[in-house]
Amino acid sequence: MSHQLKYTVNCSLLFTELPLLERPAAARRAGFSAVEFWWPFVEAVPPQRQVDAFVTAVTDAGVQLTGLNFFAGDMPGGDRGLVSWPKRSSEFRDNVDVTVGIGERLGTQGFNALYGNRVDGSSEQEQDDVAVENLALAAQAAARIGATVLVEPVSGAERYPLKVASDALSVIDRVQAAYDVPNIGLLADLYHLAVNGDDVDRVIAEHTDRVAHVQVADNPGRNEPGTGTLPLDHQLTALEGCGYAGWVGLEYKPSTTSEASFGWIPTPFQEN
Ligand SMILES: O=C(O)C(=O)CO
Repeated sequence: MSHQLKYTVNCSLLFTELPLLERPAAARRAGFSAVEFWWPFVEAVPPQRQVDAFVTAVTDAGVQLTGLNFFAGDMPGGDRGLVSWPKRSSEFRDNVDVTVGIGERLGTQGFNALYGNRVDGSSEQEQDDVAVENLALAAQAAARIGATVLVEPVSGAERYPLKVASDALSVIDRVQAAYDVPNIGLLADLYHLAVNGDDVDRVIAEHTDRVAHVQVADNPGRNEPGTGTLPLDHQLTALEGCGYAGWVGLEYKPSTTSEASFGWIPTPFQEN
């Protein structure tokens, strides 16, 4: 491995062998000091005791929560965010304060605002306008704790309109043209970008300054690096060379157990 970037374990895809609240400690035992999560609750505004239990699990594990996804709807059912969904906009807005509140307690710096699939019953223009407003609102809330809102192209969801980096960058441009929110950036998931046919080397060469977070998985399979054909080590090295110094989220589905899936990371990697 030829870069020094640090890894954070996505505990929504890794350590799923364990109950959610046990995953941060498992990541710590495996040698990591940081974790990230998709929205870890069923509801946009969960009961306070559930929030407290989550915060306690992360704190007691001795890991940092580097990233948290805003509530994104029914992800197993196919939803990919509420940001651009006019009828569910108020749910997203209610969720913003809860998410940023968790981030405030745990020192979280990145909040992923999944854009949402195209929905029937309102025009694309209306959906994009709602998204701009909601992203600005989320960024203003995140700014209160010095954090950044992330916009992510994803694969595997036909009706999700942000497929490649330039799609997300255009959205960010629109938000920043209308609102004074510097704290909004691209989440470059090297797996999703590659699957969607983006020119990842070019994205890195031209847009690393706008990358606020990076995630990795190999393709095909979305398993750990080394199981597929993506040049992830080369691309992470290039990102670092272009000035990226943030976390790299391990957001893959382990091909074996989670514990056994870290073999591709050179040892020692304690505190990575
Ligand atoms: O939906 C996905 O696949 C994601 O990566 C969400 O962050």
